[in-house]
Amino acid sequence: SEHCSYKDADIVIKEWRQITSHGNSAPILMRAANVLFSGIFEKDPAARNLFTRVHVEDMHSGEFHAHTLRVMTGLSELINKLHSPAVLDSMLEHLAHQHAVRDGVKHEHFHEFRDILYASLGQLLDEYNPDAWKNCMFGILYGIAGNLP
Ligand code: HEM
Repeated sequence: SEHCSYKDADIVIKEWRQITSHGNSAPILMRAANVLFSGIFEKDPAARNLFTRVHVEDMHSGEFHAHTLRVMTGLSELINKLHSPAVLDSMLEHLAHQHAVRDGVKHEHFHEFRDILYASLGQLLDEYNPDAWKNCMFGILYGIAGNLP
């Protein structure tokens, strides 16, 4: 994205690595994802219904954790490709399709996700440069959700 400069991308990749370079990052990512999804469900209770297949009724179940780990490792892979726009675009296209085929997933859900993510990153990361994250997450979120209803 033209918003996310090379320097912004460097900052985001480096700050995100504080979590993922941790030997045991999965529990941190799953806890962060539960905060994100709980926040969405609080704002928008009907959104819960999108996740019945992955056992949202027990957000500490193996099924729901497996789901949130797919989301967070997906996010992680995207962040790590911020320096490779062509690769990033093709990954985003694939994710956009995976979300478009799921009836009920709306553009607005990604605004909720974005707001809660920005509010959580300060606690999640040791160093957090909000401007760099905003510049780079715009392209990622828009790339997945830009064509959703
Ligand atoms: C940056 C943000 C997000 C990323 C990287 C992401 C990534 C993913 C990935 C990798 C999957 C698994 C795809 C598959 O195996 O078919 C998935 C599934 C899904 N995502 Fe997202 N997602 C994001 C945000 C959201 C948001 C905000 C919503 C709506 C509230 C959402 C709704 C869903 C649904 C309904 C599924 C299918 C669940 C199931 O397996 O039944 N995602 N997402």
